Amino acid sequence: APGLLLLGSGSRASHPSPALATAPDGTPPRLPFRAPPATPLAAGKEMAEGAGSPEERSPEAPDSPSPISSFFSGSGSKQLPQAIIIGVKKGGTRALLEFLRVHPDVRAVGAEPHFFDRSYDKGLAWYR
Ligand SMILES: Nc1ncnc2c1ncn2[C@@H]1O[C@H](COP(=O)(O)OS(=O)(=O)O)[C@@H](OP(=O)(O)O)[C@H]1O
Repeated sequence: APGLLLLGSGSRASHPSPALATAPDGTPPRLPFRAPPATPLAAGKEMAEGAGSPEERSPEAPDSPSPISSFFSGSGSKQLPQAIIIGVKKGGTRALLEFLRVHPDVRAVGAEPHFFDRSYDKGLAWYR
């Protein structure tokens, strides 16, 4: 089933991370992302094809459970999202999420994971 994330908005959103700021010369931001050790069937495949079989997934355990992991823990399915909603505070992203969530083929996290602004350095193992 598709995943859907909401991030970067809502009452918990704070000031943007300095790492996300565009440089004065217009250079795009570079995030200090440290990917987990690569495996032949790492994130790229799962992002393109959805969840792999259990043996295809990285065996790495995140430092702490992510909101997404917690959300999917009941189904045993953890995968990267197929869609992400990005928005500013009071931008109405919550309303958009709730509208999309009505569709039976959409599964969405309950809480905003804030992966890109708060937990990016934890890597995809945490995000998934
Ligand atoms: N379709 C539509 N039309 C008019 N107004 C709308 C619509 N969708 C959301 N809203 C209002 O926009 C505000 C969004 O606040 P949110 O906190 O939910 O946004 S967000 O989750 O941080 O993106 C919030 O306003 P307040 O209720 O005044 O806080 C929503 O009520």
